[in-house]
Amino acid sequence: MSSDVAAPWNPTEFEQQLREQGRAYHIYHPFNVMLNSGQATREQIQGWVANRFYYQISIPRKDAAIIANCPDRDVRRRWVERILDHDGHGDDPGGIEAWLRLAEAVGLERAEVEGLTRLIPGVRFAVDAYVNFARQAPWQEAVCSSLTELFAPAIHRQRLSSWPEHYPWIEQDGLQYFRSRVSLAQRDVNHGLAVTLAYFKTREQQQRALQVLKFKLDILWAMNDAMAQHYGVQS
Ligand SMILES: O=C(O)c1cc(C(=O)O)c2c(n1)C(=O)C(=O)c1cc(C(=O)O)[nH]c1-2
Repeated sequence: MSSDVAAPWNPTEFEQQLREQGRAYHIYHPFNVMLNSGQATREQIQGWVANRFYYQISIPRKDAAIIANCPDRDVRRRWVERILDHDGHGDDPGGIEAWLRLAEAVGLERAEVEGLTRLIPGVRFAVDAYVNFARQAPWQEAVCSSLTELFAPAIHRQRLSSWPEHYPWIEQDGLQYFRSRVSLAQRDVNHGLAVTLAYFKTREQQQRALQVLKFKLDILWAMNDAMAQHYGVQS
């Protein structure tokens, strides 16, 4: 075997490499920094909530695409929980409904959010790229792309701790979505990481996993770029 083929990282090293990608998470995007440091206007917050709604309604379609491509019953029966989290089931109205409550709490009309009247083309294109990736890529790569959720609890906590102080005009019960995601993201990540660590074995495959994760980080970043361009950024 040629000696220039790098040895695979062991699972601990590989996970560490994945976690290091968090340096490119949208938590550091100027638009997010503005939102979470209290510098945003009401219009900017409303614009963000209305645009992010398209991400919220696309996540279950993305997860359905993963399930459609996945022949492994054990994976499917765990992955389906993600769809139920967002769409709701039984008495649980679900995350999309919680996002609509957030929309109302920031002063938006539910119908205009559902009608996507404020959706910016760049946000639409970025989100659609995520759903299309999940449709077309091997299902394990689509699972890997969800691992930005490794970094999501920190951004939800940031909102929970800073928004009430900076934006007292937002009804506090509207923040429930962020509260619910802290533990759900942790559960999702445990499963997504287990699949990723088991599937990407060689160094070349592991490098591919890092590329896939970067692609997803870029989607989140591009959504913020589009919103910053449209609504402006101040610091
Ligand atoms: O508010 C955020 O910054 C944020 C980011 C992400 C993410 O990192 O993809 C998700 C969420 N929220 C989220 O609420 C959520 O349900 C979610 C699902 C997924 C996914 O890729 O399957 N990401 C995220």
